[in-house]
Amino acid sequence: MATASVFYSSLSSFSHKSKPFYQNPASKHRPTPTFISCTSTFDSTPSVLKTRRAADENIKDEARRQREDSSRHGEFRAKYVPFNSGFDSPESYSLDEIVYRSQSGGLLDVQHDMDALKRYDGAYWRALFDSRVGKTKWPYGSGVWSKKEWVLPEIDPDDIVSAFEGNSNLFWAERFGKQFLGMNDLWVKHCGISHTGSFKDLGMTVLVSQVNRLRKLNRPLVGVGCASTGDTSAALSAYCAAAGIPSIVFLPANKISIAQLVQPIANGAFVLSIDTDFDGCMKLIREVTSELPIYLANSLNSLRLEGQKTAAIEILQQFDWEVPDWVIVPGGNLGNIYAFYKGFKMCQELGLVDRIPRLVCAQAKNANPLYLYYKSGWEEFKPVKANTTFASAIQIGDPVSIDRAVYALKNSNGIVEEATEEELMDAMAHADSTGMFICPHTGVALTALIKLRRSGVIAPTDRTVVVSTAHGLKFTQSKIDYHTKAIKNMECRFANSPVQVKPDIGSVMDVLQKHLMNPPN
Ligand SMILES: Cc1ncc(COP(=O)(O)O)c(C=O)c1O
Ligand SMILES: N[C@@H](CCOP(=O)(O)O)C(=O)O
Repeated sequence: MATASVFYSSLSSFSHKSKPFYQNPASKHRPTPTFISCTSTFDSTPSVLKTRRAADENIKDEARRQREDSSRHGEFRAKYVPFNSGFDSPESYSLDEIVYRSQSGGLLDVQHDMDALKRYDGAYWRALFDSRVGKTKWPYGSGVWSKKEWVLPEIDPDDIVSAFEGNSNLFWAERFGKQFLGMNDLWVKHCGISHTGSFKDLGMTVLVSQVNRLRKLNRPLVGVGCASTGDTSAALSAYCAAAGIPSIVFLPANKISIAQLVQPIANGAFVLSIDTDFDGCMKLIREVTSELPIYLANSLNSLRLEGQKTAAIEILQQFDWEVPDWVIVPGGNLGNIYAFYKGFKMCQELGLVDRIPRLVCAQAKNANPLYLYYKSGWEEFKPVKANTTFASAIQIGDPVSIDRAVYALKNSNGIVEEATEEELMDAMAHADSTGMFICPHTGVALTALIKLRRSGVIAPTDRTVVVSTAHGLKFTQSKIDYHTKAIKNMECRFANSPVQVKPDIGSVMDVLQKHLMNPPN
């Protein structure tokens, strides 16, 4: 049975390179509330139950009362700097400023004071993060905020808007790996099994928390806005609704699934359905947010990526801090591939692991500007007009994070792959037939895996993680079309159409006998 003293003594044995706060002689408070809370979760003895919070106190009140827990992290800092600059960059901005671009018009990045973080060694960070998993302690019950010191170190836990997102399942794709790819160490990180059904929750909790803080600081923000292919708007509207902040979403008319469209509507967002594509909506929201006091929630805003990067840290954590060989991520606006790189890189720089995985970014052939750029030997980037794809959330021709993606791929010995409509739908159907229920974007990532396995780039024993970015239930129409063979010019080889049968036992028995004599593989 886990106890506070076990957690405490194991943590206190890790080395802090300076200013060890667990053994700080100035501190009157020894074991931190985090570990007291762990104990009450596992230990049912009456003496331990007494440490539970009072019945009239909620988890935010409790976190407030236990202030020493957060004040001990006062040494950590983060700020905006131009992308690919260090913490000491001459151009920098407080996270409390409303700024999305550098003076030169380039991207920004949230840069952490790595020297301060490095005062604690890798073993310390691993143990701290591990100690927070699966608890309800505010705000660490979230997979994002369990890494708060690396995300938004300075935000008051009181200002955080969280649905305890993250901590998503890492699914061992045993049958898919063995049967179709001869692999035994294939995993799917289900980032779409989440509050609003996509990985966007990871970034949105950070962005909306910061907006919540800015509003309390009386910054004149009337709302938060985004352009979206569906998932960003779903996450934005849900987190804003939870915090009572107005949200405004720009959607390309008739280009997103019904399940995605209904999410911002239900959550009370102001929804504009615009007769253009995502790139058109993105252009409009950028103009609007430069004119009106509406905060921009797309991943052009680097705050989002601070939350998204925690999925990479979680993967390492779920493998007990062993580094996988490959991580495959579907790419559209291209913030997420950089977020994964950043998460892995921070773990390496801070000594939690000794290397990073090779990254693969997978695009739909119908919306493949990164793939074309990669194939040109990174010669010249040309935006494309994105064509319709079943992977509708990545129907993006002019990705805002192109420079971030290229940086991530170059620094991880990365690869870019593409998937045709038939390939991605077949891969999705194949995966579903082994017990998954994935979205078409995950089908794009699986196609990349299939291609790289076939060409021998990925070996059968390589530990590989495919990132599943949205819940399959958001994309049921594409699955129905596939399984009813209703897609023009597509064979739908793995379709599993329902059989129409008369309501009498004879007909039912005939159909069953025929089926049982020719079972599917
Ligand atoms: C389901 C899904 N998968 C993948 C992506 C691609 O992520 P990114 O835009 O960060 O490349 C998106 C959004 O763009 C998405 O909604
Ligand atoms: N797929 C996205 C597109 C916008 O991406 P973002 O990460 O820049 O917000 C969506 O769901 O809208």
